[in-house]
Amino acid sequence: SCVHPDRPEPLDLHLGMFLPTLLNQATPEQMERFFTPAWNLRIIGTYAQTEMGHGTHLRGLETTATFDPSTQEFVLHSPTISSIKWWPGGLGKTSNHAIVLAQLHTQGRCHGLHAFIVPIRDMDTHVPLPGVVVGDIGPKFGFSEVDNGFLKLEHVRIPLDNMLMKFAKVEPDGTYVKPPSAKLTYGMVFIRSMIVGQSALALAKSCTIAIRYSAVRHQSELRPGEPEPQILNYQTQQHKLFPVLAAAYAFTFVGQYMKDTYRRISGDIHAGDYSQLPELHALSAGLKAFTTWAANAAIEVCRMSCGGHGYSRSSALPDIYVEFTPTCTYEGENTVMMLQTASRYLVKSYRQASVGQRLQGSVSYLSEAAAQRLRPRPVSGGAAPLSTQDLLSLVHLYQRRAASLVELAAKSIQQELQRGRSQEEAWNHSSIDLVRASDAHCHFVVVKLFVDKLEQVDDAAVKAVLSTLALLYALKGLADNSGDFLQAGLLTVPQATRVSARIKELLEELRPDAVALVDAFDLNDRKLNSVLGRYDGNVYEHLYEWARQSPLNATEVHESFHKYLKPLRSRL
Ligand SMILES: CCCCCCCC/C=C\CCCCCCCCCCCC(=O)SCCNC(=O)CCNC(=O)[C@H](O)C(C)(C)COP(=O)(O)OP(=O)(O)OC[C@H]1O[C@@H](n2cnc3c(N)ncnc32)[C@H](O)[C@@H]1OP(=O)(O)O
Ligand SMILES: Cc1cc2nc3c(=O)[nH]c(=O)nc-3n(C[C@H](O)[C@H](O)[C@H](O)COP(=O)(O)OP(=O)(O)OC[C@H]3O[C@@H](n4cnc5c(N)ncnc54)[C@H](O)[C@@H]3O)c2cc1C
Repeated sequence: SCVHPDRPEPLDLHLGMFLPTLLNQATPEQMERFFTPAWNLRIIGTYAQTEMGHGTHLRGLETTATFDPSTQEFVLHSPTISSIKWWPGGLGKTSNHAIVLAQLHTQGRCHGLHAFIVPIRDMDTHVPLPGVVVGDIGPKFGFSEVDNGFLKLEHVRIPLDNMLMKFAKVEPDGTYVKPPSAKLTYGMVFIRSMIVGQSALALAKSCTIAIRYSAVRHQSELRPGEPEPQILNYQTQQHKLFPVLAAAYAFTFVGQYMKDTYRRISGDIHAGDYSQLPELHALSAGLKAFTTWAANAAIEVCRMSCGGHGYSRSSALPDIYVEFTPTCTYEGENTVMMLQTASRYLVKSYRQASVGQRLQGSVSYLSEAAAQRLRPRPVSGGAAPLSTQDLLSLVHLYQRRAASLVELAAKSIQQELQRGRSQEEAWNHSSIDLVRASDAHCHFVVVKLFVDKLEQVDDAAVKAVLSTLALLYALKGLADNSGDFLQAGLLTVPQATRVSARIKELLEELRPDAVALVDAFDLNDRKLNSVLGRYDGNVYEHLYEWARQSPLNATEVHESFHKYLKPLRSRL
C-alpha cells in the first residue's frame, strides 16, 4: 500500500513512480539489474516523461530513442528546446537514473512512446554523465523540498537492454515486437489511484484543524450580554465545514475502493487479462480529477474559516494547500482526465448501451437508462417524489443525473456532426458537456460508495452518525448542482427548497459530534503540525510561543534598523 509522506520529498518519484514502473514494465532480468540496487538506493531514479513543450499530449513528446543495430544501443536525444525534459521530481540534483519516455525509432520507423532507463549521473561522483545536461527548474509555487528538474540529452547511448521490455520489445536486428496492448505503456494509473487517497488525507487534515480551532475560538455575540460563543455554533461556520467533514469521510471510502480496485485489476493484467484496463483507467482518471478539484477548493474553505490565524503558517493550512494543489495538474491535468473518462469510456458505454449491450462495472446504470428510454414516459413527466432521508433514493437520483448528462454530451456530439463538423470538432464543441458528464459520473460513484460502505458498519451509533454525514454529502451536492437536477427534470423548485431546509437540520444534528468525528481520523499533532489544530486545544499559548520562535525575533533590534532605517532617517 502507498504510505503517503506528510511533505513532498526528493525521493517521492523514486518511490512513487520509478520503482512501480520497474515493477510493471521491467523484464525479470531488468528487475535483477535495476530494481535491487534501486530498492537499496544505490540507483535513485525519477520518471521523466513531461517536456518543456508537452505534458498532456504524450504523442507530441519529442525526445527520440533511435536503435543502432551496429552497436546494439539506443541513442537518446533531445532534438529541440521544447523537447527538454521538464518537471520530473528529483531530477535536478537527486537522481542518478531516469526512466525516460521517448519516441522509439528502429529500422527507419517510429513506434511511439516507450520507456528507457537512462543513467544520468556518475554512481560515485554524482557528476552528470557525458551528453547529459541536467539541473533544477527553479523556484515554484511550493514543493520547495523537491528538486523538479530539467534534462537535455545530447546523443546519449544506452544498451539495448535498457529499454523496458516486459511488453514491447526490440530484437538485436532492430525488429520491433508490439506489446499485447498499446495501452500498457501509458502507465500512471498507479499514482492516479493513490492520489484519490491523498485527497481524503488532505481533507481530513484540513477539517480537523478548522473544526478543532472552531471549537476553541470564541468570537462576537450570538445573544446580547452573553459570553462570546464558539464560532462552531454559527450556522455559516457549520455550513462551511461540515460538508468538508462529510467529503473527508466519503473520499476515505473512495480512496480505499480505488486502491482495492487497482490491486485487483493490476493483478489481472499481470496474469495477462487486460479486459478491465479501460475501467481502471477511466475510474482512476475521473476520480483523481474529481477528488483533487473538490479537496483543493475545500482546503481553502478551511483556511478562510480560521480567519487571520488560518493565514499563518502556524495553522499548517497554507502548507497543506501549497503541497496539495499541484495534484490538480500533475499525473494528468484534471480537465484532460475528465475528458478521458467521458470520451474514452462514458460516451463509448452510452453508445453500447443504446444498442442493447448489458454494461458492467461503474457504468452499468447506462444500460438501465437506455432501457428506460425505450419505455413510454409517465404522463406526469414530473420529478419523482424526493426523500431527503432515504439514502438509496438519493443514490438513484445521482445515477439518473449522470445518465442524463452523459446522454446530453453524446447528443451534443451528434448534433455537432449533423451540423457538418468533423469528428474532432464535434468532440471539441461538446467538451464542456463531456466534463460535466464525467463530473456527474464520478459524483454518483462517490455517493454510491459512501452508502455502500454504511452497509458494512455494524455499530448502530457509528452507522447513525455516518448516515447523517452521507445524507449531508448527498444533499449538499444536490444543492450545489441543483441546476443539473432541475434541467434533467429530477428536482422541482419546492423540492430544492426542502433540500436546503434539510441541510440546515443536518448541520444542527452533526454539531455535537463534529469534534469527535475529526478526532476519529486519529491524526496526531506531529502529523497535523498545526498550532490551531492541536489535540489539547491550547492554541493561544502555543501560537505566542510559535511566533516567539520566529527567526525575525532572534534579536530585539533587527539589523535592518541599522542598515536601512537609521541611514534613511539621517537623510530626511
Ligand atoms: C515497490 C514499489 C514501492 C512503492 C512504494 C510506494 C510508496 C510511495 C511513497 C511515496 C510516494 C509519494 C507519491 C508520489 C508523489 C508524486 C509526485 C508528483 C508526480 C507527478 C508525476 C507526473 O506528473 S508524470 C506525468 C503525468 N502525465 C500525464 O498524466 C499525461 C496525461 N496525458 C495522457 O495521459 C494522454 O496524453 C491522454 C490519455 C490524455 C491522451 O493520450 P492519447 O491521445 O495517446 O490517447 P487516446 O486518448 O487516443 O486514447 C488511446 C487509448 O488509450 C487508452 N488510455 C489512455 N491513457 C491510458 C492509461 N493511462 N491507461 C490505460 N489506457 C489508457 C484510452 O482509453 C484509449 O483507449 P481506447 O480503447 O482506444 O478508447
Ligand atoms: C509539482 C509538479 C510535479 C511534477 N512532476 C512530474 C514528474 O515527476 N514527471 C513528469 O513527467 N511530469 C511531472 N510534472 C508535469 C505534469 O505531469 C504536467 O504539468 C501535466 O501533465 C500537465 O501538462 P502540461 O504542463 O503540459 O499542461 P497543458 O497540457 O499544457 O495544460 C495547460 C492547459 O491546457 C489544457 N489542455 C491541454 N490539453 C487539452 C485537451 N486535449 N483538451 C482540453 N484542454 C486541454 C489543460 O486543461 C490546461 O488548462 C509535474 C508537474 C508539477 C506541477
